[in-house]
Amino acid sequence: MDAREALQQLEREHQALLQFVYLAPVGLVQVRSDGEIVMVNPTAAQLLMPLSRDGTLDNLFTALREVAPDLQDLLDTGTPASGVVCDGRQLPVQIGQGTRSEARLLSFSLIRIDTEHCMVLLQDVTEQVRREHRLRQQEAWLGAILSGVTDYALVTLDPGGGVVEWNDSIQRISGFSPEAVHGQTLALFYPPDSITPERVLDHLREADQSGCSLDEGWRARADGTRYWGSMLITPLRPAGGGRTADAAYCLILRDLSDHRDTAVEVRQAAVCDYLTGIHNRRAFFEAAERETRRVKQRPRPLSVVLFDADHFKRINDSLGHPAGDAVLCHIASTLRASFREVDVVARIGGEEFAVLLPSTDLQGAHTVAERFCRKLAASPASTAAGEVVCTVSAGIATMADCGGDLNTLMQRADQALYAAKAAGRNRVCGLAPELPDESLASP
Ligand SMILES: Nc1nc2c(ncn2[C@@H]2O[C@H](COP(=O)(O)OP(=O)(O)OP(=O)(O)O)[C@@H](O)[C@H]2O)c(=O)[nH]1
Repeated sequence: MDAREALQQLEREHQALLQFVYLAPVGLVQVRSDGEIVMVNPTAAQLLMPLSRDGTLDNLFTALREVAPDLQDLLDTGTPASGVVCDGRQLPVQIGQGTRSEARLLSFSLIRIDTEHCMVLLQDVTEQVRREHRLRQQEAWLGAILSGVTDYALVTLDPGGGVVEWNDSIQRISGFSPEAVHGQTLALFYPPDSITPERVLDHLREADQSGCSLDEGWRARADGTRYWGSMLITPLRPAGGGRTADAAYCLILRDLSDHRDTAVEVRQAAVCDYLTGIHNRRAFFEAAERETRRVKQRPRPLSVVLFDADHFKRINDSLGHPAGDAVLCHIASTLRASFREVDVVARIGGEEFAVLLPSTDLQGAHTVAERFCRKLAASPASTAAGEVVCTVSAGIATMADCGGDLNTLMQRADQALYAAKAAGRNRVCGLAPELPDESLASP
């Protein structure tokens, strides 16, 4: 490369450097040691101009006199011949006037290049400082909550509902040691059989879609005892959206046993059958509609069994209404004891019961319904009029045959129940969609 080419190369590099200085998103100012501004890029001009009293930007020390009166002294005394004079000093400035005046925070760095020249870096760090402040405040609040709350347990869940982190209250509320909780899913806090793996994911999806998922009901402690609790799940979204790799949800578990106030009791009364204490018709259909929606969102088996007491009128007529009531209570408690906790067991009419079986296909429903019929027939009800043997007929239907329609599901179960009665009672019937008559009947 000859001298001319070298010069051209140098010129190009100089132009590139100038271009960088002008386009840089930070304010850059070249000043002489007396503060005279030699060069100022657009970002710096934008930040400094509102500080200028007379609308000119000739001298940096004059422009910053009110917010940093010591700058000149700082440069004059005790600074090295070259190097950093001050780094990231925060200058509170007031931009604008009157009601439109706004407090901003500038970060100011001064670097001495040689005895004559200095470079200044300026940045508006108002938002960044506010964010850091908010973050510190949130950390302080969270710290206070985590160490202060006694009747809440806070748990962090991974995207699959697995427990990642927890606060100390977990042991106090659930009785589970941290070691026992680690690696488990939130199903650990429910009584056995009262939540399916699909339902765990439903809660997480609901939290994603609606911002939170709240589930109130019976929870289980490590020693098997139960407590009435609430579980609130909210997604943890890092600033800027997206998801963190491991911590995806925050779960707040609360023991409401001491708060079983009227509101809770009223809520429970609204969903319970007054005679038998199991779910009532309204609760059954609310749960069935909820489950139908879930099935539509994420296909999975769902079945229903309708039970109807056999020749119940005879019991009433021969032994009296109170004995009939006792038999209904016996059927209800036997139902409750025979099905999983996640199954919704309800009395939906006088002597008619329904059980909703999430994640259960027709064959599974048939097996459990039949088992129940046998169990009931073998366990007489104790009534004031003596022991009474009672049986039920059952009709089963599954959602896979009903195109996701709850009415169709209930109608098919009803038809199957009718078939079971017609076939002699004390039996289970299911109607396969392609067959007009009873198919899964069992004597
Ligand atoms: N004790 C009592 N009886 C009830 C209650 N609700 C409905 N019943 C009675 O249940 C009986 C139902 O009779 P039916 O519908 O004829 O049916 P069934 O005698 O069970 O005969 P099948 O269903 O054909 O086997 C009626 O006598 C109702 O009065 C209740 O809460 N308590």
